[in-house]
Amino acid sequence: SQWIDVVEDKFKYKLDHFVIPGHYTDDVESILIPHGLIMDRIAKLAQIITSEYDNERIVVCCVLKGGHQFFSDLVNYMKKALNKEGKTLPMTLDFIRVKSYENDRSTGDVHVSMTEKELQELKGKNLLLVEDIIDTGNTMKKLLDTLSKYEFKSVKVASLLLKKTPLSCGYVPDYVGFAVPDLFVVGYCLDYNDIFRDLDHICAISETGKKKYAV
Ligand SMILES: Oc1ncnc2c1N=NC2
Repeated sequence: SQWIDVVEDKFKYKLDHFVIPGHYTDDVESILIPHGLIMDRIAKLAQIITSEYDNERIVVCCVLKGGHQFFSDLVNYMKKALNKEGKTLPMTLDFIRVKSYENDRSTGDVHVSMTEKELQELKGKNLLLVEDIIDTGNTMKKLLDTLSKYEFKSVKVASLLLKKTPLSCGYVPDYVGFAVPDLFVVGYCLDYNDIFRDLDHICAISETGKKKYAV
C-alpha cells in the first residue's frame, strides 16, 4: 500500500532503548515510530510528492500548530527533490492555523486563520496542505470545504499520519507517511493540550500522561 502500516504490538519499542526527555518518561507508554524512521520516510515522501508536479510553483501550506515539524522537515527534503521534468520545484511557504482538538476529542468546529485577502491571493495556485495527522478526517474535510470556494489550480494534502479509526469519515489524503493504530499518539510535534511537542519520537501516551495533562 502507499504507506507504512504501524501495527501496535510489532512497532512497540522500549523507552529505555532510545533517548526520551526525562520529564516524559512516566507519560508515554512506548515508542511507535522513532525519529530516525520518521525522517527516512519523509525523505521518500518528498521525492514522491515533488515528482508529481510539473514545472510550476507550488504553495506549501503548513497546518499549524501540529504540522510545523513535519512541514519544515518535508520542505527541506523537497528542496533537494526533482519534479517530473527532473527539475527542482519552486516553492512558497504559507501557514494556516486550524484549532479543533480539546483533550483527545475533536471539537468539530474549524477556525481558519488566513484572511480573506490572503486566501484570494492563492487563486490559481497549486496548494499543498501539510498536516500532522488525519484522525476522523472531519477537520481536514471541513478545511477543504472552506478552501474549495477559492479557485486553486490544485489542492493536495500530505499527512504524516493516518489513524486507523472506525470514526473515520473516509477521507484519505493524497500522501501519507504512516498509518497508526487507533490510540492517541504524541511527539514529533503531535500534542496533547500543547504538551509533548518537544518529544522527537512518535509515542503512545500513557494513562498517567493523559491524567497529568488533561485540561
Ligand atoms: O492521536 C492524536 N494525537 C495528537 N493529536 C491528534 C491525534 N488525533 N487527532 C489529533
